[in-house]
Amino acid sequence: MSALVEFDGVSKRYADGTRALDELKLSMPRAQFCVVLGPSGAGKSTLLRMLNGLTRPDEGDIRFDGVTLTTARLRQQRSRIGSIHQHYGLVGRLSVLDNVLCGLLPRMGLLRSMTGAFSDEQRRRACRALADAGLDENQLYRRADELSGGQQQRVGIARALMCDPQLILADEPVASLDPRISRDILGLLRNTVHEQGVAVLCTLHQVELALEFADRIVGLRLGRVVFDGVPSEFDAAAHASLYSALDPHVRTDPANADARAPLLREWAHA
Ligand SMILES: Nc1ncnc2c1ncn2[C@@H]1O[C@H](COP(=O)(O)OP(=O)(O)OP(=O)(O)O)[C@@H](O)[C@H]1O
Repeated sequence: MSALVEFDGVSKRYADGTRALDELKLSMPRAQFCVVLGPSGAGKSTLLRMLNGLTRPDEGDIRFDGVTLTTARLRQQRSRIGSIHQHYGLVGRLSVLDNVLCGLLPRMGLLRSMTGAFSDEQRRRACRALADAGLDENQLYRRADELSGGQQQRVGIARALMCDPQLILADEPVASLDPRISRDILGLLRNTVHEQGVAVLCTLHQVELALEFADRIVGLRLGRVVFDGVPSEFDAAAHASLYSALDPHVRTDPANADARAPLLREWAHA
């Protein structure tokens, strides 16, 4: 079976000359929780933005499910690629249920999406997606902007799953959440990968969370892959290849009681 996502020699230079991706090669299978680490400016967001069409490559080929992504195809693929965001991206004045139903819009015709005519079955599905994301029915009709950050991210995940995506892009999904809620959200994403077979491509700044939750870590620096392996292979040398001349944005959690924490603390304070 072909890879789900392939970047083949992809480069991106922004108008001001910044080279964000440099002949990047990366292949991602189905049903994998892949975390992209790297210092600020490494190209992580640019990589994800290429897959939802917000940025186009200057050179190279991006294939999704074996087919090259062109601008025209991106529109067709949109319903197969869900996204969740650091600031959740919900419509604050809409109810939780309506926000989740919005996840169906890429698959609906323009007229139906404009009239907002959702069937009973679609509403039932949205309720199931919310329950799977850990929200109970008392939350259904609350305004989205009344929820806590962690609850809002659960709504974001339920919304992303409404189209049965093959891939979810998660750009710093826990950057606005405290460590305990971050772990809940990453655990939910990991279960989604392993129970529903959805691939998740996720950027993080917290190395310790990548080590705890990822199936695979891809390390980016200056738009190139400098590490690609399972968390147990992410050793001090791999860390240094990403973060030497330590970047102030690298965050580790000194409170983490994980066995790797002493080493991480050493790196963080080097
Ligand atoms: N629209 C843009 N115009 C010019 N340069 C840009 C633009 N977007 C990103 N860049 C630059 O491209 C490089 C990669 O940016 P990108 O946002 O992909 O990095 P990142 O790894 O996601 O960083 P961070 O962790 O800080 O979000 C950076 O040098 C950034 O300043």
